[in-house]
Amino acid sequence: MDLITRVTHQFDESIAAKQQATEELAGPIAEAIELMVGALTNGSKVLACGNGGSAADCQHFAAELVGRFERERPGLAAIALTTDTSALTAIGNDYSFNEVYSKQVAAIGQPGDVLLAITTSGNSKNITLAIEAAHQREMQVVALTGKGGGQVTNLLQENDIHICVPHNRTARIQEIHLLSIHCICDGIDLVLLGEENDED
Ligand SMILES: O=C(CO)[C@@H](O)[C@H](O)[C@H](O)[C@H](O)COP(=O)(O)O
Ligand SMILES: [Zn+2]
Repeated sequence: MDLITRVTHQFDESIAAKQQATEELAGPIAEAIELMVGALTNGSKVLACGNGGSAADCQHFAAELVGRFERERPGLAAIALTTDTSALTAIGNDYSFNEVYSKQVAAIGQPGDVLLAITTSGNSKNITLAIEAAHQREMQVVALTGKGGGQVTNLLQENDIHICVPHNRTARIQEIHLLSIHCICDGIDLVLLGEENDED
C-alpha cells in the first residue's frame, strides 16, 4: 500500500468512526455540559486526569476553560492534574504511579467538583483510583472511554456520565475524545452566553 492510500484510509476510518458514534454520544455529551455548567456556575471546578495522549487532552480541555474556547467570556475553573511534575514524581516515587491522580483528587477535590477522567481502555489503574477518590469526595465523574469502557463501567455511579466511544482502536477513540471535549467547550459557552450573534 502506498502512503497516500494509507493516509486516505486513516481519514476514512476516522470519519466513519465519528459518524457511527454521533447518535450514541450526543446525549451523554449534552449531560456532561449541563453537569459542568452547574458546577462551574456554583463556584465548583473541573479536575481532569488521563495518561499519554489523554493527558494532553486534559491540558487542552483545561486551557480552553481557563482561557477561552471560541468566544470571549470570563475564565472557568478547570485544572489538569497531569501538569505538576513535582506532585506527579513525588507521589509516583513515594507511593506508586497508580496513585498520582487519586492523591491529587483527595487533596484538591471538593464536594460538587467534577472529575473528567479520560482513558481509552477504561482500565488504567491511576484513573480507576481517581474515580474512587472522586466519589469519596462527593464529586460526580464524567468518564471519556472506549473499548466498552473496561473497569470504569463498573465503577461509575448513577449520577456519573459515561461517554464511551464505540470503537476498539486507541487512535480513533482519542480523536473522538477530542471532538467530545470541543463539543463540551462549545456547549458550555452556548449555555453561558446564548446563541452567537453577528458581532461574535
Ligand atoms: O496516545 C497514545 C496512543 O495513541 C498513547 O500515548 C496512550 O495515550 C498511552 O499509551 C496511554 O497510557 C493509554 O492509556 P489509556 O487510554 O488506556 O488509559
Ligand atoms: Zn495518540
